[in-house]
Amino acid sequence: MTAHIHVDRLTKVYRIAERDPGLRGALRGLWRRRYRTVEALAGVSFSLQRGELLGLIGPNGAGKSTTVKLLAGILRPDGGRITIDGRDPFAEREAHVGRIGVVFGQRTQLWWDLPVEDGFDLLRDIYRVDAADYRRTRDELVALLNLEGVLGQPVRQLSLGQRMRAEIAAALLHRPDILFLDEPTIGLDAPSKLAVRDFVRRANRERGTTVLLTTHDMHDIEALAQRVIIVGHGRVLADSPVEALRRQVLAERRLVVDFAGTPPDGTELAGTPVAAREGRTLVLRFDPQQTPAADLIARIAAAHAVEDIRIESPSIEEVIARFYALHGAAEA
Ligand SMILES: Nc1ncnc2c1ncn2[C@@H]1O[C@H](COP(=O)(O)OP(=O)(O)OP(=O)(O)O)[C@@H](O)[C@H]1O
Repeated sequence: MTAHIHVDRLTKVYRIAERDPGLRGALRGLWRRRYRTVEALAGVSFSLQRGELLGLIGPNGAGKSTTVKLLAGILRPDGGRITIDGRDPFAEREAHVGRIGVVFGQRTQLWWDLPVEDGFDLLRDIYRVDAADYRRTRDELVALLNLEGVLGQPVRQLSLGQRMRAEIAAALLHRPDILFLDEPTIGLDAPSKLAVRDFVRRANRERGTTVLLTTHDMHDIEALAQRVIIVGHGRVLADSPVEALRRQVLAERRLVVDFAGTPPDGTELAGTPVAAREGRTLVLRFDPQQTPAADLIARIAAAHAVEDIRIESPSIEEVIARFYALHGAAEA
């Protein structure tokens, strides 16, 4: 099967005009411009199959938004190639935008002063959606995203959570089968984040929408992504299922033991290092490949009076932070 989205050695360089400080610098800049270049993407390649949900993550400045803008046909690549359903997003922009929906968490695509419903109507005209189809899709999105109460309100009056739900609806009014979400949960409160995640999950599972999501919120990744691509300094550093990444980067598990009485002394217990101790609780760090958890638990329970015992995995945040540190991928 050929890939739905194919990105091959994509490069993008921004040119930034520079000037010396002060009035003198501004004047000098009028006739002699100096430029500095930033290599935002230095050869990014990946493919996506239809119906996949991919998380694109990486530190600030890694090149995530640039990738989304290139995929959406907003920017022209400097090198490499993007093919989405056989099309070049930039060269065939008009046909391309009819197939995709894009949400930028940091920016609105709706009209700031217009009521939400008028903005939706304008998008219907722009995308030339059939009137009956439009009504059906709009009503469905309004219900799913709980937008009834805000349809008559100008976008500028909406809370961030309301606006983000309206943005997602706006991006889907023309029923695209590909959705690009650039930080869709940024700044949202917990219930709004859950609502956005739930909606995205359903769009992907029930409608088969292909989703590419950038985020700094690892709970988004944990809740949604089957696969992650990690970018750093404009390059792909990893492309892997989330669980495989966890196993490769931070395979350890933690056994948290609450003792009935005073916990035993020492830096080890049952041959396993003690990572932390607090009150009657000890945390042991172990590699499940080498030490089966059941053995460890049995040995401790046989030798000590234990009140509770549980196994924890490192959080996805810890896994990703470790990955960035191992790859020197901190902020560009
Ligand atoms: N319009 C622009 N003009 C000049 N440089 C830019 C422009 N947009 C992005 N850059 C630079 O390109 C690099 C990649 O930026 P990009 O916004 O793609 O990163 P990101 O991974 O989305 O970051 P963040 O997580 O902070 O949103 C950065 O060094 C950034 O400063």
